[in-house]
Amino acid sequence: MVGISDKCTEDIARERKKCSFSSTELTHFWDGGVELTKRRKLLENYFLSDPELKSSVPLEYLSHKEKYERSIKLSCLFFKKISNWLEHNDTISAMEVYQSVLGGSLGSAVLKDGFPFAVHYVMFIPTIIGQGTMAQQAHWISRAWNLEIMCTYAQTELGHGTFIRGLETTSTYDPDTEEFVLHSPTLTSYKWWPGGLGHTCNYAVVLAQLYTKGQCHGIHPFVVQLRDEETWMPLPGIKIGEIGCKLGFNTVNNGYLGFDHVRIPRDRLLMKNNKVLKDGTYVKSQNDKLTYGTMIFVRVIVVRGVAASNLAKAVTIATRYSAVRRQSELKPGEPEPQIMEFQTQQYKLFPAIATVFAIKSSATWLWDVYNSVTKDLDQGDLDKLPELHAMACCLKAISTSDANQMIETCRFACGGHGYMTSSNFPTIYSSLTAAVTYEGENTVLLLQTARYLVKAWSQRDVTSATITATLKYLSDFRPSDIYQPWSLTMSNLAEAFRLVAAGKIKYCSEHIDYLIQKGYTSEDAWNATSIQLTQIAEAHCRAFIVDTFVKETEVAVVSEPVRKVLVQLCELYSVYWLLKNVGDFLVYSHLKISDVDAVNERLAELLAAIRPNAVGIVDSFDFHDDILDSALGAYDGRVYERIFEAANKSPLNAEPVNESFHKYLKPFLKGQM
Ligand SMILES: CCCCCCCC/C=C\CCCCCCCC(=O)SCCNC(=O)CCNC(=O)[C@H](O)C(C)(C)COP(=O)(O)OP(=O)(O)OC[C@H]1O[C@@H](n2cnc3c(N)ncnc32)[C@H](O)[C@@H]1OP(=O)(O)O
Ligand SMILES: Cc1cc2nc3c(=O)[nH]c(=O)nc-3n(C[C@H](O)[C@H](O)[C@H](O)COP(=O)(O)OP(=O)(O)OC[C@H]3O[C@@H](n4cnc5c(N)ncnc54)[C@H](O)[C@@H]3O)c2cc1C
Repeated sequence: MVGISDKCTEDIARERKKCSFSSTELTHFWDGGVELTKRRKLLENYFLSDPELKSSVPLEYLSHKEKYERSIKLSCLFFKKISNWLEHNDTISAMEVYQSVLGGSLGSAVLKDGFPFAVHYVMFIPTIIGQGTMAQQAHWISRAWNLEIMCTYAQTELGHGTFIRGLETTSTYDPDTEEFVLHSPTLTSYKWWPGGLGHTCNYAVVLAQLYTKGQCHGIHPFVVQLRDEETWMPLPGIKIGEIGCKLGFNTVNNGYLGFDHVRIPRDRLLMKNNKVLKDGTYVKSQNDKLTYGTMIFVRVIVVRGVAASNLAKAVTIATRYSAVRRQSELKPGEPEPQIMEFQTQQYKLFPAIATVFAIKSSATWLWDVYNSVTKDLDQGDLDKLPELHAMACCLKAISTSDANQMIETCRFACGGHGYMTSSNFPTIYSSLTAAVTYEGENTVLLLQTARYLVKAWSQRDVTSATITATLKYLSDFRPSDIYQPWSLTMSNLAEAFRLVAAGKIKYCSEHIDYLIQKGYTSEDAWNATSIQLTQIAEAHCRAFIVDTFVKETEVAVVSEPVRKVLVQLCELYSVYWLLKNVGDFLVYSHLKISDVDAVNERLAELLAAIRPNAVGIVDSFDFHDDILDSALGAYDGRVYERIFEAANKSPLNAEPVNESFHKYLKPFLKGQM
């Protein structure tokens, strides 16, 4: 074994020397500025140096029950430490601290399979802010924020997750006692999935169909107590439990919940938007979709906090490993090359690096728009809500589905060792792949964006004067634009993405009209076009991502060497996705068959140009080794020693002969069984 480690560390050190730009400068860009990098590191040092937050036995060797018990112990220690930090430091806002620990992946170093407290912060508190009156906010936020109560968000049921108008839990107003009566009429009406619901939370926001004066007014949010605050016993009429093992998130304590005529006071209905008066009169808000506000918030934070962050981890591991792993021959008789020399390996890694930066730039846009629209909503201005909803839906869907596919590719790029739990790919993948489904299943979200696009297409001439920035290309669109000459410039590539989106939206809209003329109902015409409809949402989203990334590379305040790297990644992102959908570009944009060879050549040039900087670029994500938690991806490149050390943590290796030999194997082999 002597010498292996030196060779690997030399390989990775050589990569760092080759780098043509300052990794530290790119880290500052990634974090959003020097100051933010400093703050992130400060928090990392504070949490990751604490021995109480470290575990000696890897999580995967514990039983399901032990995992839960450990998760509660660590969550309590961790969140206590966060409170201590916030008490003694006012330089970093509470929001930034929570973003960093829950979304910025610092938390994964403490509890890699997820926190049972996450939904309390990510959904319960935001729902109270978005849906509660001032008095309700004052009461519930202070209780939740001070951790007097532990809460979750219970919307999904066994029978319905997507179609929330179809939820079955009822909440019927009784004016005699001024109470609501919550009830689960069927097995399929049981709440199913909420994080922390099983045994961790004693309160929840519950979404239920509101009935008053014999009329149903659709789903509304209610704050419901589930467990006694002292004994933690479920309250009368509450049936509660945990839903069992899952592909991942096995420390999150996802639960189920049913109600048997449970009474709650009238003021537990969150009444910022819709109200029920004492006598049972229902007062409706301006827009019934305001009840869906928390979902928009989570979709917005998932783009960067889950998709970009998990993909960045995966590609850091795979790129560093590809710099130290040597295999096969490039030329006969020559030493085995680093596997990153293979062009096919570069094709697995570098588009994923480019995608991380692309997602990040769109996530920043989305977060800013979310904040500005939220301010407008508070003033009663709902004009920009449809655009925010449409962009949050497609960006959540595309960022998580790209990350899902690319994390798997990164794992494949590590060969057999990528399959080891110690590579950390299983946890990264299982955390990310859940996001394809939760907070709106991706196909369903793409169809929401498509609905907005088809409507925008039909109104593009009428509204062209006031059309929003993300849709301007539709009113600018001229079908004859596909006869423009092709060139391999960034502005031309961005134009091609817009042409594809506009051309496909036009086609889909016309197809729906054609089917309706043929006698289809509009719903049937929609369903019969829905494969293409999901594709228009993707095309719109890609065009948006490319535009946003291009603009970011132009305005970023960075040195020329760093800008050059960003420009290469932006071009790689565009060329990669163009070639993946080359048929669409041939049909709907000005790309011609005779231009495709040049685009393929450009892809090869870009891969070669990025190759010397690859390790430097992933270093700029600046993941602490404890966060990456990977034998293959640690900073020093000591891959083989770490794989070996991790294998020796297996409890099976604690004894030379396992007792099952004496009990079963020996009698079996001796014919005595
Ligand atoms: C502070 C720290 C931060 C740290 C960062 C942390 C990082 C993260 C860490 C860890 C996260 C893990 C934690 C999360 C775990 C997961 C939680 C859950 O999963 S909770 C359940 C989610 N459930 C869904 O999302 C259901 C999906 N279904 C729906 O949303 C709806 O049912 C939908 C949209 C599919 C259909 O709803 P319809 O049937 O009522 O609506 P239609 O008829 O299609 O449309 C009516 C109109 O409403 C608009 N609309 C629909 N949704 C809207 C919305 N949300 N806002 C505004 N308008 C909307 C539409 O655009 C349409 O508009 P027109 O009529 O065309 O103008
Ligand atoms: C890890 C995890 C954590 C979660 N946490 C929470 C939580 O804290 N709180 C909570 O309330 N919920 C939570 N959920 C539930 C989650 O939000 C739902 O699972 C999700 O919204 C999808 O709904 P569903 O399971 O009913 O899928 P379904 O809607 O049944 O989807 C099944 C298939 O049907 C298709 N489909 C459904 N409707 C349509 C349509 N209209 N058009 C085309 N195709 C359609 C989908 O594309 C999919 O292929 C969580 C889920 C997971 C996996």
